[in-house]
Amino acid sequence: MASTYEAAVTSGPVIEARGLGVKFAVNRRRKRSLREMFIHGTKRDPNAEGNEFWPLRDVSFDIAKGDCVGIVGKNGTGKSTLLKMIAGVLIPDEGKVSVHGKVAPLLELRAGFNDNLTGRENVYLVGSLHGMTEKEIDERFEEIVDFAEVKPKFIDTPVRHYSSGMKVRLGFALISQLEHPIMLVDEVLAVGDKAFKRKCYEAIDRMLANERTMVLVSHNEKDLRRFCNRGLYVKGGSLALDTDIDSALAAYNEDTKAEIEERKKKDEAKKKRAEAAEKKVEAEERAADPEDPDGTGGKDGGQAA
Ligand SMILES: Nc1ncnc2c1ncn2[C@@H]1O[C@H](COP(=O)(O)OP(=O)(O)OP(=O)(O)O)[C@@H](O)[C@H]1O
Repeated sequence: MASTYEAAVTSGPVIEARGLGVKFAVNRRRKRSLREMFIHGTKRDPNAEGNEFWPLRDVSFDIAKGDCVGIVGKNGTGKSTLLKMIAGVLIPDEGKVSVHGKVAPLLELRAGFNDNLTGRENVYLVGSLHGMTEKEIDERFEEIVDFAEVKPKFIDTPVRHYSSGMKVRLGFALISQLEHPIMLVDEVLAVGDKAFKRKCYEAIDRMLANERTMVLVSHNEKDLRRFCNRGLYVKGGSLALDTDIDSALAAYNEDTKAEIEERKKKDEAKKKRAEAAEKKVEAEERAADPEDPDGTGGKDGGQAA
């Protein structure tokens, strides 16, 4: 297994995306991967109505071993969708993504946990889905629970009784035990208190020091600058920039500033139009008022007579 990975990275990038695109279809089920069905079940997508659209299209990039790549962009531009395609959770409708090496995905806050199973059962289930043997999980179980700071009395309670923070902590603790060479992390660092965040940072530092590759989706600039050497800026459904993290964030911030200015101008113009329309209506009402045809409110009527 390791040799396959080494062979792949010495001969090229760890992740290769070529002309990647995904569409969310109207009134028909999109092709779903097994993983996707596991996470979301077989129910129809509730959003699959209205027009078909491509949240992402024509996205190409290479990621080398040891890179830590931040994906930045506005809400809804397809960052998580891109990560899901790399993880194999979503099948692209166009193009291809090749991933050379095992992937440790931390994509959803609950890490694919089943609410009806206990914390312990979920650790074994999700751990084994990620390729850990029972023995490996046995050996690391205590460390996982310690890291997650889940009290012993809760570990045998169904996770539906856990707070969202507890679920995220347990999910992160489990995934950080995986020795997979590629880590995909989606906004997970946004959750958890300060002390837990510090532990996560240290865990990620350790993983990155080990020449592992990470792709991180985050709106937190500090996190992005701390870990990432590269940035992919996703804008309007395509890859606008593939550069160093500072330049990617600078471009994103510049666009955000311009957009805010544009919105302000539009709001001001709208306000002015509304005021002008209001004045016009008032003037028309006054003009139509037989008691006050000159619009003076009758103040100078007596003088004129
Ligand atoms: N399963 C789905 N069915 C239909 N539309 C979807 C589905 N998943 C995502 N979308 C839509 O695709 C677009 C991209 O979503 P995505 O979650 O990838 O954006 P994002 O950049 O990660 O957003 P955020 O920063 O808010 O997390 C959005 O318009 C979203 O509503």
